[in-house]
Amino acid sequence: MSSMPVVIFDNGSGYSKLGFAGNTDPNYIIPTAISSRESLGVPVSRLQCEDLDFFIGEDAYQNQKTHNLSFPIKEGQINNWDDMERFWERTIYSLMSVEPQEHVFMLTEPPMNPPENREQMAEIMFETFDVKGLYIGVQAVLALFGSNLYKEKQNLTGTVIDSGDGVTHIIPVAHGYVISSCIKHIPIAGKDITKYIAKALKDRREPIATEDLMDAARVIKEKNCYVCKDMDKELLRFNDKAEWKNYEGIGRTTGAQINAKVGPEMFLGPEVFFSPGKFTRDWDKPLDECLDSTIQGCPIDLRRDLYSNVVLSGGTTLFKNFHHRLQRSMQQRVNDRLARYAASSGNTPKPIECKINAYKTQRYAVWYGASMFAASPEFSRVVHTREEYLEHGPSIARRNVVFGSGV
Ligand SMILES: Nc1ncnc2c1ncn2[C@@H]1O[C@H](COP(=O)(O)OP(=O)(O)OP(=O)(O)O)[C@@H](O)[C@H]1O
Repeated sequence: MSSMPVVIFDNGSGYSKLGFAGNTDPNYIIPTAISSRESLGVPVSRLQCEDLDFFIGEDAYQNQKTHNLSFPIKEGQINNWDDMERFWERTIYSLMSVEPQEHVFMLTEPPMNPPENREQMAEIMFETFDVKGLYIGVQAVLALFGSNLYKEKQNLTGTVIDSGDGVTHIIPVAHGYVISSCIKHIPIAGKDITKYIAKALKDRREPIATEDLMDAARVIKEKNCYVCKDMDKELLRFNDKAEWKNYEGIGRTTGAQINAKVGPEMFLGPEVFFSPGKFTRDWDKPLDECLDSTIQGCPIDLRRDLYSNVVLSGGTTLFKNFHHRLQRSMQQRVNDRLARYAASSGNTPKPIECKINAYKTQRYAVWYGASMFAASPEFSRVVHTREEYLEHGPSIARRNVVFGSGV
C-alpha cells in the first residue's frame, strides 16, 4: 500500500523503541521521558505544540534542572495524552525525520488496553499527524510473532512473560488471540529493582549524590545484577568482600565522578521475582507459581503448548540466569504435580515439557516482532488507512484485527 517503510513505535513506561519495519534493530531506544516548562502546571493548547520549549529522551533528563521531568506512560498505559502527543511529535519529525503523511505507522499496546485508548491513539495519529495508515498491535502477540518459536513452528500459541520498567504481565496467547481472562499482572518490574538497589546503596552510604542515585542504580542493575541458584548460599559467599564489585561512572545529573562498592544487591534485586515474600508485603507469589497458575487457568487442550512455548520479552527478563532459574523451578513444580497425580491415581501421566525461550532480541522483543510483521505480506490486510479513518472516524481502531491465523 505504500512504498515508504512502516514506522514502528513501541512506547513503554521506561523506554521507547523506534525504527523502520524490516530492520532487526530499532534505530533508537530512548527514555519515554519529556521535560517541559509547561508541565509545571500551565495547561497547553494543542495548537501551540510547535512553539513549546520541551525535551524528550535523554535530553529530558539533562534539562530537568530548568524543566519539569515527567513520564507520559505509567505501568504500560498512556496517562498524559498531551505529553504523549508532544513526545510523538518530536520523535516523528526530529528523530525519525519522516513526513507522517507518507508513512504507515504501527503502535503497540499493552494487554487489556481500553478501546477508548486505542481510539485516542488513532485520533492523534490521523488528525494531528495525518499518517497514511495505522495499526495498533498487542505487545504480547508481537513478541510471540518475533520469537524463534514462531519461526520454527509457525504457531502463535504460547505464553509471554513481558517484564519492562513499569509492569510485568504473563499473557497466554492461543492462535494469535490473547486469552484475556487468564492474563496475570505482577506488581514487580524493572523500576522496583532499581529502587531496591538505590536503597541498598543509600543505606550503606555509598558516595553517590541523591540526584544521581537512581540512574547509577539502574546502570548497576543492567551491568551487574544476576539471578543466583540459592540465595542463602550466595549471601554467605558475599560475607567475603573480595566478591564485591567496584562501580565507576559519571553522575547523570551532577556530572560528578562516582566510585562505589556493589555487594549482595546484585543478586538480591532480581531475587524479588523468585522469593517476593522475603522482600515485600504486597506480593508473595514467585514467578514460577504465577506462570504455572496462569497456564492451569487456560483450557486444558492448550496447556501443553503454553508450557512448552514460554517466550521472554522486555529488558527486565535479561538478568543473567533468569531463564535458567525459571525453567528449573517451573519444571520442578510441574513434575511434582504429575508425581502427586501418579501417586493418588496409580496412573503414569505423560511428562510435560516446560521450555522458557530466551533469545537475542528479547530486550526489544515487541519492537522486533512488530518489525517482522509489518514487513510481511499479511500486514496490509490489517492496516487502517487514512481513507477508512476519514469515512468512519476513530471507532475503526476500537476492534483489533488479529493477525497470525492467516499467515
Ligand atoms: N541488561 C539488563 N538487565 C536487567 N535489566 C535491564 C537490562 N537492560 C534493560 N533493563 C531494564 O529493562 C527495563 C526496560 O525494559 P523495556 O524497554 O522492555 O520496558 P518498557 O517497555 O519501557 O516498560 P513497560 O513494558 O513496563 O511499559 C528498565 O527497567 C531497564 O533498566
